[in-house]
Amino acid sequence: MLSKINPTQTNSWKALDEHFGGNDFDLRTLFQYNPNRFNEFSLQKDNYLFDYSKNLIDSRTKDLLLQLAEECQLKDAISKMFSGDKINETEGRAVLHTALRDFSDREILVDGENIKPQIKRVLEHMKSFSEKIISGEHKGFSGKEITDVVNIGIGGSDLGPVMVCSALKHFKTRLNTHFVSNVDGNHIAEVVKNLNPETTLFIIASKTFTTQETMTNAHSAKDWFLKAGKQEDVAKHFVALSTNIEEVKKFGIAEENIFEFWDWVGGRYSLWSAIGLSIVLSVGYENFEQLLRGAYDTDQHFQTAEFSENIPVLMGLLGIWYRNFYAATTYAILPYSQYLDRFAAYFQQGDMESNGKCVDRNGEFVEYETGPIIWGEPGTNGQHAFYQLIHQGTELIPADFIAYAKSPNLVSDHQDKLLANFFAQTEALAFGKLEEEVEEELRNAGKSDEEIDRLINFKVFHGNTPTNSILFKELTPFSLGQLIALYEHKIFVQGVIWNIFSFDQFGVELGKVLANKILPELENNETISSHDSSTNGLINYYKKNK
Ligand SMILES: O=P(O)(O)OC[C@H]1O[C@H](O)[C@H](O)[C@@H](O)[C@@H]1O
Repeated sequence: MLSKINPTQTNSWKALDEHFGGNDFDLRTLFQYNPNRFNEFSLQKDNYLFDYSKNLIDSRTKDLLLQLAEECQLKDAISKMFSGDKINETEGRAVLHTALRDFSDREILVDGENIKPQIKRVLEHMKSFSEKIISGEHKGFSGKEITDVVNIGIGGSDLGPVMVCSALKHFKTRLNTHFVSNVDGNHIAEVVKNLNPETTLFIIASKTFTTQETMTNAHSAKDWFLKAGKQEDVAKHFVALSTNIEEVKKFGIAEENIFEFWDWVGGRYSLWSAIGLSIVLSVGYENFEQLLRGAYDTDQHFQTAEFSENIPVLMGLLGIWYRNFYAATTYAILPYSQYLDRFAAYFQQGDMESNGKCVDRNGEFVEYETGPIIWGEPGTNGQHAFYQLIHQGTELIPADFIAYAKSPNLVSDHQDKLLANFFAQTEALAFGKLEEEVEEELRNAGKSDEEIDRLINFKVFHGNTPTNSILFKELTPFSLGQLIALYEHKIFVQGVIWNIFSFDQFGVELGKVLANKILPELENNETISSHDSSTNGLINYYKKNK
């Protein structure tokens, strides 16, 4: 069991409160008076740099935040997660996505059983299966090689593979990978439009194998397939990734085509499990293993590094500083890499589904803020969309900037331009543009005193917007694994400190129930009056016009 400490009752929280009230953290001043600031607040690993010097902190802030981690017993929580304690208490489950990428010889026990052999067995199954598909040894029902793979899943059974397949496009095998998630029939219709059932493999990815969207899409995929193939051909074209073997069999998927995982893998942490099969097919097993090894590298760092040099711990603590002391409601993830185009969307689920909770581990409503809204888009596109508000709006929006020094595609001077934007933005966000700088600029542009007076306020940038910069040498499966695990553990750190349960998602489950209740009402011709007037009105309008 995890500790159940109210963070706001700790000494460090109270000290942080005072420290926050008694100081005016100004990045210009902080950099001016500490020429060593970058060295003091950055960490270099073998293949990446984590620079957190552009945060609204000084060394005392850092010390107090580290003390908060100690007081909330973060060390103990980390060791409990890695050793398989049932820290997902509301569901009575261990939280062991880290076991899926544990390359050590140690045993990991769940209910007294070592789970390492089953993990290895499934990985070997994924390896041999993917090799047969990629090499063309596995043939479809008409004797042709598989050319296209369609992953049908939603939430954690979709977002991780989507994100990784996009991020590792430059490692692609000959297979084309597609994803269908939305129950909107147009999604599957548009995906299968250009596919040939003879050469298409469907992966039905669902932890529970009961999710309405996925099951609906899976049945439609089967109907589409059966227009060309026969029932006995399904085995060559459909595989399932699930913890619910019984339901998979009922759907008609052969036992040898089931890739199993277990209830101790949370949906939003499942890309490392059988849910990663579409990744394996998309980039090959060796690259998938490198992804796992990268995550394992971060796992070791997270478990062994002193908190003062522990990157996910620092990321988590800085987030708490902004959320609870600065009252920042959102947090942006801004990758300066087109390959990471789905990275923010992925961690939108990872973070918001984990830490979007208002009840603490004692079952009481919290009286402090918990998880922020996570959002973002790749730079530089974001610069031309929403950065205006970050620079000059009324919200404080802390952000992570992520980039890679090397680019696999060297297209003239694009890479330098991309990175120039990254550096310029973090600099501008931190230091802004002061009144006197604007005035000088306007004067140099030949503006009169009157014009300067009129324009000056509009052109001032307040600055002091905090950012972390994560600069990797290169985007490889290994470094991507490292990066994903950094964020996973950041979320964990915050959940522990906020004294909430990060591994259940009852809020999402409610939606599943409600939609199923309304569905039968849409299928008849009666006027509906069982809801509030607005819901009745919407349903009846829909029924008249569908
Ligand atoms: O994998 P499934 O059982 O189909 O679940 C898919 C998704 O369903 C819900 O939205 C859960 O909140 C997610 O965590 C989960 O990833």
